[in-house]
Amino acid sequence: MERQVLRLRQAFRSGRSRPLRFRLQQLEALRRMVQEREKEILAAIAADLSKSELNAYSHEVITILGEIDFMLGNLPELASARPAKKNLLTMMDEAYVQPEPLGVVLIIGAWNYPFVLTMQPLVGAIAAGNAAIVKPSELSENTAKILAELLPQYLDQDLYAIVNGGIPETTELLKQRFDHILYTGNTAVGKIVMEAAAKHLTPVTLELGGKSPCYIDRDCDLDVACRRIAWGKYMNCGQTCIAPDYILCEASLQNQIVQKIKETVKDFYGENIKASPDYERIINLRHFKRLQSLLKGQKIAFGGEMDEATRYLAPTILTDVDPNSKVMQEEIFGPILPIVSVKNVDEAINFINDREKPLALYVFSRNNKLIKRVIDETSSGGVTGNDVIMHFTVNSLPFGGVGASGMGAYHGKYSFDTFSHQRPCLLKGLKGESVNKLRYPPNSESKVSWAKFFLLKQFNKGRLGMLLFVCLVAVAAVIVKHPVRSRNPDSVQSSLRDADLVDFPVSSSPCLGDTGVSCQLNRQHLEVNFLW
Ligand SMILES: NC(=O)C1=CN([C@@H]2O[C@H](COP(=O)(O)OP(=O)(O)OC[C@H]3O[C@@H](n4cnc5c(N)ncnc54)[C@H](O)[C@@H]3O)[C@@H](O)[C@H]2O)C=CC1
Ligand SMILES: CCCCCCCCCCCCCCCCCC(=O)O
Repeated sequence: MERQVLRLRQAFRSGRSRPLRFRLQQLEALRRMVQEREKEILAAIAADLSKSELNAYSHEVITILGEIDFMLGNLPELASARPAKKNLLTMMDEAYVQPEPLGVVLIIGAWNYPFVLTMQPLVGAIAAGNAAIVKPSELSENTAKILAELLPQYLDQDLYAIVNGGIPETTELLKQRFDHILYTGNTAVGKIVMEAAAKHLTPVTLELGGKSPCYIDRDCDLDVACRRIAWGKYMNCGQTCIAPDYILCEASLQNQIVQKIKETVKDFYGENIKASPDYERIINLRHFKRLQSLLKGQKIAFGGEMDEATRYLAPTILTDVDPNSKVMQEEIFGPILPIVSVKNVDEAINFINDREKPLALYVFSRNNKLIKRVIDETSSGGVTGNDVIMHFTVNSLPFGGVGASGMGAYHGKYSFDTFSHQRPCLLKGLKGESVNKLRYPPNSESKVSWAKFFLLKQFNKGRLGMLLFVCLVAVAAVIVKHPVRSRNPDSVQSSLRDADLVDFPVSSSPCLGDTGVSCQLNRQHLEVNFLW
């Protein structure tokens, strides 16, 4: 493991991953991989999650192709230096923010969307110019295997590597020094990852889980709300980190909601849900048994059928759920939808705020003010109003958790930023020592007053007025002596020659005291620059 990380670090230090052209080539290669090997990728995802290939394509492949396209289209702009605002003391200098790659990053994925949760961060890592190790989940073994086979065929092998394995391998990996770790998975392991990262002071992005609430207001189109909720809850058999975990609503809505979700489930999956190609299975027996145990003692209003041999668990709704019951204590991560009654929106807000900050929050209402109020008075990783899941698909929105649901974010520009260091650069000339005297010891009242002028913009009106007056006189003098000629704008840059600059020493002016300020005029542009 150590040697593998070292190999990547050496490749990174060669500088090969940095040029924009190289990053674009690698992203194009990744896109070629997805397109040329689509069948194998879909078959692997389908096998891991008992999913149809159509669903594998729309749940996972589409997201990655969209992310790659976004990066290819936006990378030149994202990777370029951004000019920064300057203060009076640095107005003659060059100030900019230059994104730079972090180095060798580690991406640890979860099993529930095994392709998206490894490849989407990888797109960001490549785009930002890093080397990367990807560690897919051992629970989605087919996807892990196909990634290990395909990635080396398409990407630079010294810069991007796949490490497969379970806890021992991940534990070994986490002993190595990385420059960033993006981990997706449960909160308990998130803490292990963060602890390991702390040993090397490695920054982390933690994409964790939690119980994402879904509040349904009385003033709502229940048909639409229930259809959208059923889609987001039962997609991937409820094994979606941003699936609505439970419903909060007034008691009077409960039966209607059950009825409407029931009808929707029939529309979606037919009478025989087991036979539907659109309904997945629970990933393994451990999770199946965990979900089974959550149903104990609950009032099952719909569903509840199970088949251990195939790990089938029907779309299920629980009613009159006690907030203290087990199903309300842990993230469900399965097709079980509890309904908890609240008196009104105030109680719903308190309910949400009494618990850990969720990864997603959903509010359904015709009343936009109510939706905004719930957003304003709660906190969550992300929010979708009048729908579920969909904020995940908008790559101009940062995707991530807050509090117990995670830290940091990715997708689109946010992926690029996550895997970059925003390096502030200030380039100064070697002139201007006279004004620099203001910051060199010994300090004095007058220097502090000048520091306030330059840095806090606390202008002494008299001083500023006099300064402006001197400049205006200087400008007028130049105009009289050298009328401005119209020029071809293309040649403006090249016209900035010393001969075009006229110096007006104003250091002896009473307003500027002993600062040594002079005023420099560019005859071509009528620009006034202060030289310190
Ligand atoms: N915020 C997000 O974007 C997402 C969050 N999740 C959350 O992930 C959870 C489900 O995933 P898991 O069952 O955790 O997936 P998992 O069992 O696949 O574990 C995730 C990764 O952690 C590694 N891992 C497991 N135990 C470890 C240990 N003791 N030490 C070091 N590494 C270890 C695994 O090898 C795997 O690569 C849910 O809570 C879900 O909400 C899932 C998908 C997306
Ligand atoms: C007009 C056609 C529209 C087709 C729309 C398809 C929309 C598919 C949405 C897919 C969402 C995938 C969610 C993946 C979430 C992964 C992380 C997680 O929450 O566990």
